[in-house]
Amino acid sequence: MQSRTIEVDSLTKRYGAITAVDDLSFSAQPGRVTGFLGPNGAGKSTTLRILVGLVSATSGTAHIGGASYAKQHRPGTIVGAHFEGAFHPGRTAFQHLRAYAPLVDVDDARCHEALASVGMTDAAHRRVGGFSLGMRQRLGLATALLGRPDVLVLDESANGLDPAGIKWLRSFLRSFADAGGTVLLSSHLLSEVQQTVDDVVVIANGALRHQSSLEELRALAEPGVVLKSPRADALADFARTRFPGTATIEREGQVRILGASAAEVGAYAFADGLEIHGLDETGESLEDVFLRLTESPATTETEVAA
Ligand SMILES: Nc1ncnc2c1ncn2[C@@H]1O[C@H](COP(=O)(O)OP(=O)(O)OP(=O)(O)O)[C@@H](O)[C@H]1O
Repeated sequence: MQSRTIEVDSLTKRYGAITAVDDLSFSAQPGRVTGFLGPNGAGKSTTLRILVGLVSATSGTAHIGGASYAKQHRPGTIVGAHFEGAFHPGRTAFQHLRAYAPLVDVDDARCHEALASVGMTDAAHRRVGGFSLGMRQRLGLATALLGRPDVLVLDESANGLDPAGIKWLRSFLRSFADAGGTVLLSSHLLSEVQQTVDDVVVIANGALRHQSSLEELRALAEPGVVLKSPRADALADFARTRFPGTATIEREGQVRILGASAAEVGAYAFADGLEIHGLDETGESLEDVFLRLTESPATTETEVAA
């Protein structure tokens, strides 16, 4: 397998007045599974479509291994892609792959091999119309794998998978990346792919909000404490005076304080004579961080790790 990096540089795509992708730059490395994350309408599909030559960019570049899709020699053998809804319901899984086989110059045996690699040998001659979402996702992956590509570009391939399906996808993509492959997997839900990805690229409104390893993203989660007291008024006073701007009253007798440890909050409560019935360290979840990044109005230097 050849080592090929995905490099998107100052990419912009406009549809009339709509800017779907806005001066976007990021990269996805071989040997890594990169999650391409953002809310609905963020510009993920458009970017992936530009990468595989289905849509042309207004400006900027989207390269795989140093060249655009159009400039690749036998591109179907370099990059395999899967987008939602690309199936004819009347075709069997095997017929579906066979329809794609000439594009990547492979024979029937390779179609069966691709089905086997996603665990679909038994379903080879069943019609796609009767497939569950999980089976469609597997067939999509088999389609992407058909030409034995070095790079996988997958649009929402984890969407709707049950926990067993997610586990399977994770181990499948892990092996692909461990063999030197590059994987770019889009999702609008970090929780759906957080077990699967090594790196994250977060976009919103077509623009980059964050790029780092998943571990670095995790480190952005603010610590926090949930504090409960039977004396709601005293608790509210305590939160206001001791933690101005970082405490929120979640309900009567319960406040959440961000950026503080249980030891710190407990010590202040003890000093102030506040009766406490609960003190839990529950900071921001990874999903909270993701939401914060996608909701914030603009990218800051500190959020964009190299
Ligand atoms: N062919 C098109 N013509 C006009 N506008 C488009 C076209 N394709 C996408 N858009 C717009 O570009 C923006 C980005 O869409 P895109 O599908 O790339 O986002 P996305 O992040 O993939 O969202 P989703 O998760 O909902 O698929 C949206 O505002 C969308 O309506």
